[in-house]
Amino acid sequence: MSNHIITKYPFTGEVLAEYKYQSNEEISQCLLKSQGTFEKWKKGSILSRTKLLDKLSLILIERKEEYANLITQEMGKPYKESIAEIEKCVWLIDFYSKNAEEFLADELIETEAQESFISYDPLGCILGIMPWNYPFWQVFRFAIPTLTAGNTAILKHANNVTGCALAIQDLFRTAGYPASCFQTIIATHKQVEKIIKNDIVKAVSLTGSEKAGRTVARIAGQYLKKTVLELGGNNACIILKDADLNTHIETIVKARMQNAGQSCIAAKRFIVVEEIYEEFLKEFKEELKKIKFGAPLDPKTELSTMAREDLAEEVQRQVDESINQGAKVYLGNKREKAFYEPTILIDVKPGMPAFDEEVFGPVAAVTKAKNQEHAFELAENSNFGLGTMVFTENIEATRKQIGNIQDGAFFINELVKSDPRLPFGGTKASGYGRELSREGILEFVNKKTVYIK
Ligand SMILES: O=CCCC(=O)O
Repeated sequence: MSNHIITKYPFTGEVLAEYKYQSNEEISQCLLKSQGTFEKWKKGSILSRTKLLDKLSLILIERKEEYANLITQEMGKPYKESIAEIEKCVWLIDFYSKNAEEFLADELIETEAQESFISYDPLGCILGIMPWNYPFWQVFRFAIPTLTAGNTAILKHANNVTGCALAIQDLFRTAGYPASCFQTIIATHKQVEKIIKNDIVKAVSLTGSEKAGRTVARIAGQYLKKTVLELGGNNACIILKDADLNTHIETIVKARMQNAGQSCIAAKRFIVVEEIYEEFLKEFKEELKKIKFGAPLDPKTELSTMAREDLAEEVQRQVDESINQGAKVYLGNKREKAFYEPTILIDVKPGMPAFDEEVFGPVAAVTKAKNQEHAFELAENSNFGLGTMVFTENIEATRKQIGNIQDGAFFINELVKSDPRLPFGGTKASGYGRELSREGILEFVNKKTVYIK
């Protein structure tokens, strides 16, 4: 293995920077510093921590264009989407700034004791292992509640967004966080394994693949450390016969094509009941064709390259195998290096990769359902459990299906999306634990029972 990371602009292949992996000694020092800082940081008031959030928010707003540029250069997301990602981070920070004190306040519970309550104490140093697809957002979603609860954090980011990882570390320092409160490490898989085992690290939050989730959970489990896992998804988007396509088709397309389809919560399986099938395909195709394709740094671009060529190759494999098993191309399916044309595959059935696996690119897999009942059965036929979305005018009838779907989210007439105010996470192979909202900030705390007789 090379001892360097080389980052590249996916649109042109131009080399952006080279980074050296840190030595074991440097990483040990990071861990020791994290622990040292934790001892002081945990004693500060929540108010002192939310004041830092306000500074952080101001700096993010000030440097929005600079960070959006960096995101786009490192992983090829259209600039417009990178700007939206930074704005979402600001929303998250402001949300916890306003609510953290209330979320972390002692919770009185009446018993026969003179006083009994839950105290939410921080755990210590928490490791965050984060992916490249939302290089700022995923890190902030982990770090903001974690730090505000009084923990310290160490970030192991995806190699292709190392520049973002270092920029985020710098951002926390500029906002006035103690130097080792949030640290980025540049580490190999082997070093990460050692970090998880180290006593200083108390828990791990991972957003990434199912495979990475199983590995991290196994290692952390051996050492009895808590994990929060936000893994892949294969969200169904159910179109019922009474769906108002005129109103919702733009949202439905966005649900699949956002971030060039590289989103865990994107709609991946379109399950469409017979009566509306032809109309849906026609409208879906027309809407898809309106997407402005171009260079990622062009502010008008809506869809561009995928983040790496090997990722596009994997999508190609999934599509090719599905076609061999009977799926048909309704639109697109041209690939050149990391560029994958927006694609609609029809006649997709369970057993095909386009139905069973997470397709992490701009490919919509469409399956025809006989009726509403069949549509929900197909939706539930997945190893993953992040979220389901349903488009229908009959909300009352659809409510009855909420309990039949085991996913972490159920959205009606809206794409599945994360929101700082609402819990976010999955079931089954999509992982466990919740991020965001009050649930998220209470993942990495000791819920201590206090009883005073
Ligand atoms: O890849 C996952 C998307 C995460 C999000 O939108 O919060």
